[in-house]
Amino acid sequence: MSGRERFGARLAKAVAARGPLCAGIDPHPGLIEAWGLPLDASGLERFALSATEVLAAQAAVVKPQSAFFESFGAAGVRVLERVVSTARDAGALVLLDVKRGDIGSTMGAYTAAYVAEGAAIAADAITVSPYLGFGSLAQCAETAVSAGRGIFVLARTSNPEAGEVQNAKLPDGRTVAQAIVDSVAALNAGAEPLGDVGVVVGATVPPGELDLSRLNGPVLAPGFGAQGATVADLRALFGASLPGVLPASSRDILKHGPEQAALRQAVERVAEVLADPQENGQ
Ligand SMILES: O=C(O)c1cc(=O)[nH]c(=O)n1[C@@H]1O[C@H](COP(=O)(O)O)[C@@H](O)[C@H]1O
Repeated sequence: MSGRERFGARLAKAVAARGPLCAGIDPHPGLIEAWGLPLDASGLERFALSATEVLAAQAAVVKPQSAFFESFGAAGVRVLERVVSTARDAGALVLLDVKRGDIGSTMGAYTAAYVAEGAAIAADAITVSPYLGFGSLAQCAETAVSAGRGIFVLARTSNPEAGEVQNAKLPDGRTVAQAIVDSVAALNAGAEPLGDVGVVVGATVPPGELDLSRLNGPVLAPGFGAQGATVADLRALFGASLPGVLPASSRDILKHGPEQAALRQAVERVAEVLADPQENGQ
């Protein structure tokens, strides 16, 4: 175990201090242009660092989506590295959205890249895909946890196509998504205040599909905002107090740039809506 506090404990503290919002940093080409910036690595850099300065000062967690940086090649990856370090310096936890999943030996290289001790692009957590078999992630989870970091395992994603695989039934009657949740729950058993391994469950998912009661870990809930899910949907899906749930929103916040003051207000508005137990819409 590294000297670093466990990821679940760091996350619980960050959420207590700043609220549960996970602010996505997704430099879509359309948004870069809407901010009046050139569609090249310099425009990407100005967009991403300006957004990071605002979002990482306010939100508990920021989630840069790697693909939007990778699409600019090596220069884009250098910007991503700066986003990660800038966000951590500003006090936010960085959940790097890379959705990696591969055979165990190759997962080792992704682990070294992002969540092992001394990782090249050191995030606090990454998103991973269990669809090569949950066991292919075992070493990644163990290494991340012992480095004080975490992983978020895709269970039931927000996209409309997700159900065909994730709601397929296993011979024991559970859905594939439920089996993923249960495997994560086993890793988190006994951890306090929260385990280090999260799941991803889209905010757009119909209520009642999943039993998260034994998860004892965080839930990343994208789909809030631009994909149509509201706070009422979050409450219907996860319960009124949303324990451990990180509602994630990217475009719906970023569209308020490029002025940093307007971005800041957009984050504040979302945070207020999430904090208000009476709020049923968005
Ligand atoms: O893992 C994710 O972050 C993720 C999982 C999922 O089920 N659905 C989903 O939209 N995401 C990501 O969450 C972000 C959603 O962006 P907005 O729809 O703009 O808020 C994107 O970066 C997606 O790649």
